[in-house]
Amino acid sequence: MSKKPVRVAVTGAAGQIGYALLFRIASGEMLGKDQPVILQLLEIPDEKAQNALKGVIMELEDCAFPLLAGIEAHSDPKTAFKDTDYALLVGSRPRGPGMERSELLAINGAIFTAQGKALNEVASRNVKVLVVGNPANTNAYIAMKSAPDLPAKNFTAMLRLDHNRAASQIAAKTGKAVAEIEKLAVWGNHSPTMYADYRFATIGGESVKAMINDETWNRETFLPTVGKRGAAIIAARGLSSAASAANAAIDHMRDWALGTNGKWVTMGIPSNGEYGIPKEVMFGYPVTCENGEYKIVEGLEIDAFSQECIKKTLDELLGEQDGVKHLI
Ligand SMILES: NC(=O)c1ccc[n+]([C@@H]2O[C@H](COP(=O)([O-])OP(=O)(O)OC[C@H]3O[C@@H](n4cnc5c(N)ncnc54)[C@H](O)[C@@H]3O)[C@@H](O)[C@H]2O)c1
Ligand SMILES: O=C(O)C[C@H](O)C(=O)O
Repeated sequence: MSKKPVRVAVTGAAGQIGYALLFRIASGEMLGKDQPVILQLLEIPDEKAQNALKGVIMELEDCAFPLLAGIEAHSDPKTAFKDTDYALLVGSRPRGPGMERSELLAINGAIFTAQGKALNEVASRNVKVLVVGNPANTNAYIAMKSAPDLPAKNFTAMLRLDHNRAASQIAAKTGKAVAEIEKLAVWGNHSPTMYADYRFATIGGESVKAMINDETWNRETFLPTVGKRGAAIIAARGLSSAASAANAAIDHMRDWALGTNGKWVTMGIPSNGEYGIPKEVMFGYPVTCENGEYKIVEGLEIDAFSQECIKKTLDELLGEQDGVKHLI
């Protein structure tokens, strides 16, 4: 018997990430090849954006995806999020060359107050929310704080792009396949302060740290390359990453919904005090997922260098949180 369709809301649906994301959701890459979906697409109430959204919808229709059970266009989050089971909050301004993601808070922060409130009012009580719009961690924090009737654990931020970037750099350095890498972690903020940590990582059961055996490469090449990859892409393309961001969003939601079979992935999630991070800070942690729930990998040893890196990214997040008090 075929499954009942689930509702997937996507904001910023006519933007560049939206264009790389929607067709993959509709084809079953996110929630499984047996899971029908209804897309509830939100764009700003602006003629140009709504027209662009109409064009995207025409293309979705023309794909004749067997799993696409319905498509809706919206200009109000209160209708777009009605009964939604999944919400991918992408819609917001991307940064341009020379900007830091945190500079977007003043421009984008308020979007997430309104959307958090709308989710609180009309979404499924089990909605799984992923914030992609930058600065993703603090926007997710704003949305979570604006939705007091929904469980805080339903709100997450996208660190998966950093995780995938780190895996790709390690694969290139070791000459091994990306699929063989296990137990990689990215701690903290989706910003250059994030701490990509391969101390526990293995390839074919062997330690990646021992395989690389080059602490200078870790500190002077690996960490800055992963941390500044978004800026490097903006410098090269003149636009921020889109296909890789959409891919990371698919990975994040798929793993959360369908499980990771014990494999570690990175998600930005509200802290419950794990690893000394204050409660509610939206922090990148290594997690495993099972039965639609994520679970932090606990008990990892944090050495002095890691502690220093975690403190730096935490301090940045606390500063961002402090700066958005007025939005909550
Ligand atoms: N977390 C990550 O890893 C990551 C990676 C890449 C990009 N991003 C961020 O994702 C966001 C979107 O990037 P993009 O390249 O798709 O941008 P884009 O400008 O191409 O598209 C954004 C779309 O969002 C729409 N929008 C703006 N405000 C909205 C609102 N309140 N409600 C609904 N829609 C709204 C715009 O009309 C536009 O169509 C940016 O903030 C970018 O920095 C995050
Ligand atoms: O860097 C950006 O501004 C876009 C995105 O967050 C990225 O990491 O590519």
